[in-house]
Amino acid sequence: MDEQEQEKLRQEVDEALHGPKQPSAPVKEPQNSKSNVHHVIGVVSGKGGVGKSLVCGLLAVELARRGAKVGILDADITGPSIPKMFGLSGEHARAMGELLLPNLTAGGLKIMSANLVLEHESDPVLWRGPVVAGAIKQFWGDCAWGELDYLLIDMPPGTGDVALTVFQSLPVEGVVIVSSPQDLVQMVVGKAVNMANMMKMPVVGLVENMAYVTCPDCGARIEPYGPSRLAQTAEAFEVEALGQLPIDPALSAACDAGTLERDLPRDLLPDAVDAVVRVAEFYDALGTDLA
Ligand SMILES: Nc1ncnc2c1ncn2[C@@H]1O[C@H](COP(=O)(O)OP(=O)(O)OP(=O)(O)O)[C@@H](O)[C@H]1O
Repeated sequence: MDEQEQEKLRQEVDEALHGPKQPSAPVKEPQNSKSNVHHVIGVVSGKGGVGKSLVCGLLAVELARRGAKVGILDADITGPSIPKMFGLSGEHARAMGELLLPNLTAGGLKIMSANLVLEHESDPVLWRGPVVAGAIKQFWGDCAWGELDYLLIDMPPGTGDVALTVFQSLPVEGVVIVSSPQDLVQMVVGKAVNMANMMKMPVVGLVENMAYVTCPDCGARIEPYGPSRLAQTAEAFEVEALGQLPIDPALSAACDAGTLERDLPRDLLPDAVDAVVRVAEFYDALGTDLA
């Protein structure tokens, strides 16, 4: 057992005996001389597969359509899906001196992801937690992001140690939580909200993905998972409801084809985009711009 594993075990035993501790004050990695990132927003989910990456991509595209300079740090190291969604499959990040350069999408979004630094994008990432966390820190600290209004972080799914490290080491200003309407998800939303609260991280709000299907013949709204739980869940956890996305085969087709940026219908999740902008304006007004 190495030192880190011993420390983790010690903490687990300590917590089992004395209850969970408030995490220590975050040690934020500073920006490098080639980065001028003004706002960092995380997109999280309590569990995998609810469409977190899609919502992250959607927010990035919509913010860019409003004229912002946007990047995505794909912190979902073991299941990175952002490069494919933006047509960057098979591309590799280049270096500028000691720094990595993010790849540019057709529309000018800046992307950094494990898939852009692996030799083959289908290579499995068999890294232990601390190595994954180290890679994410490097994507922040050792990447030349240039001037960005928003850097969105596609967080690792779940509420494990990697997610905690991201919160502790990156200057995340708020998180958008993505859920889907199944019963179990309400519980996992609770985990995500609690994690954010423990880290003293503002929750921008809650997005419900895959909430309904529109019948292609008659336009009827069908709710395959039952009635929406968005309002109820948002109220239960005292967070803002930021809207719903339907299950739309055109969205998954655009993700698979790498054409999300071009084919994303306009004005999806306008409340979520507004809320992200409001959070940024709030920090601007406080004069705590990260850059
Ligand atoms: N509203 C939707 N309509 C159609 N397809 C969707 C929708 N949301 C997500 N998908 C599809 O579901 C799959 C999983 O989505 P996504 O990768 O965004 O989930 P995730 O929560 O980020 O997953 P993971 O936690 O494994 O990274 C993708 O193929 C995506 O295109």
